[in-house]
Amino acid sequence: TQSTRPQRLLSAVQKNATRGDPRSVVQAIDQFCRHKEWAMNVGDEKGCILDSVVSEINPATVLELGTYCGYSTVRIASLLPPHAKLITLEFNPNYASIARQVIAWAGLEDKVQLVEGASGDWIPKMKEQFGVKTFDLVFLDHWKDRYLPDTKLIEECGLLTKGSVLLADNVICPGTPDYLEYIRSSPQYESQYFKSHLEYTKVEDGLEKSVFLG
Ligand SMILES: O=C(NCc1cccc(CNc2ccc3[nH]ncc3c2)c1)c1cc(-c2ccc(F)cc2)cc(O)c1O
Ligand SMILES: [Mg+2]
Repeated sequence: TQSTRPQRLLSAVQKNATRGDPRSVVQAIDQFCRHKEWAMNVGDEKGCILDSVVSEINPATVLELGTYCGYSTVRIASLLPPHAKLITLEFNPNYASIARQVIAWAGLEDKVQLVEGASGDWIPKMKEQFGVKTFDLVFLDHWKDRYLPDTKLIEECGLLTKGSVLLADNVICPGTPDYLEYIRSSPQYESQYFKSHLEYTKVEDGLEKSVFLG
């Protein structure tokens, strides 16, 4: 039977990256996606912006919506302080299976909790299921039409505190117009657009960073 693109991406990691070395895992995925097969990872250019935001916040609790193959999960988790936790939600079981193996290859399984399911179902259960009070950082990278409803759900569930940061991928391509309109016009957020490019291409894209003002 034919392999899938995520399976081929995992093979590239297992072939070219060193176990326990997150940077080599990130590099192996970027090499594979730039020279072999494009895949929807946040990528190296936007990944550097992600790294700088994570390093600036130094978060104790992170929620990632949309794991895919675990590329951004590895980037974020490799920068977290000891005892910090990253919860990442993935709806597609095939993606989740590959991501678990990529995260394990990087040696980051102790910092990451990968949950299979839909954001709408799991966000309301974060406090009771995972003992989370609030998230210092939320990275949005799942279905683009879910960014806005999930942001409202996260607010309603009291999962943000003054200073919490939302970082959204793909606000230009594929685009999240309703989310951008809401977050940029809301008095509860201070937003900043980081212009970049769609992963591994010259097409414009960017990250929107929004600080919750409480
Ligand atoms: O669409 C995108 N990513 C999201 C996505 C996509 C498919 C499946 C899933 C299934 N995972 C999933 C779903 C629902 C969920 N709820 N809670 C968790 C959760 C997890 C997620 C995307 C597309 C492009 C892109 C494609 C083509 C093109 F030409 C230009 C650009 C670039 C990106 O960087 C992207 O991020
Ligand atoms: Mg994305």
